[in-house]
Amino acid sequence: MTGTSPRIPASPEDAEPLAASDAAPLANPSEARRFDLEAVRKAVRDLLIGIGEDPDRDGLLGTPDRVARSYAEMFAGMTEDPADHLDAVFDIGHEEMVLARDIPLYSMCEHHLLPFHGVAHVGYIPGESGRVTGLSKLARLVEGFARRPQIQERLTSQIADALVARLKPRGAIVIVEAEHLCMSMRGVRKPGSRTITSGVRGSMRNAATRAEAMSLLMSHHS
Ligand SMILES: Nc1nc2c(ncn2[C@@H]2O[C@H](COP(=O)(O)OP(=O)(O)OP(=O)(O)O)[C@@H](O)[C@H]2O)c(=O)[nH]1
Ligand SMILES: [Zn+2]
Repeated sequence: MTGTSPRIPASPEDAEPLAASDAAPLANPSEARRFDLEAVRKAVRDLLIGIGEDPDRDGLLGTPDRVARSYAEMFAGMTEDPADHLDAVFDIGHEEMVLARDIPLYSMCEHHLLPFHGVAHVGYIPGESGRVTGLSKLARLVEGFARRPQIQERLTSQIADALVARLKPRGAIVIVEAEHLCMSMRGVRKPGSRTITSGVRGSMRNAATRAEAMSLLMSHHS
């Protein structure tokens, strides 16, 4: 990522309390899904034939299996409910903002199955009990939702909604900055263009609170 400041798109100024209804049901909850390695191997072999390659030439012999195994890793979020990582909570009575900045992010655009990558910033203000989660769990949450066929907007709101549902915070903010390879290496071919999406919930929608979060996020960019 280059060093320009993240900009947060405008969001409603009204600071409503964080009601339970703010916690939209999670899309893609953890239904038992199975990754079918053999089906993917076969599809990759067919893909190679489709582009005019010979899947039986030396260099490609192991490719369907390699791609299938790498897809199993890149789409590992399909077979979990990432919100479960937030079950590791500690009631430490901390009621101020917690912000994890620059969490590296790799996902796959669901339109082209090409990567988009960048960083996520995830923050929340603990609820009345001062309930916090382990810092690594915020990164695991991001990773779980990223490792699926995604669009950036849904990725952003799924992370925010999971925080709301599981931590019951007073507020939550998620900002994702990413470059989409479908816009860089093909199509409109605009390498370096980054897309910034935000999900702001509860008291984070309050202008002063959001300004505090943004100034913490931007301090390293100056
Ligand atoms: N909103 C949103 N759009 C995305 C995301 N990832 C890819 N896209 C866009 O999805 C759109 C798909 O457009 P289509 O016209 O159906 O596909 P296409 O012909 O391949 O489009 P081009 O990419 O413009 O060549 C493109 O505009 C992509 O830039 C994302 O995370 N969020
Ligand atoms: Zn795309």
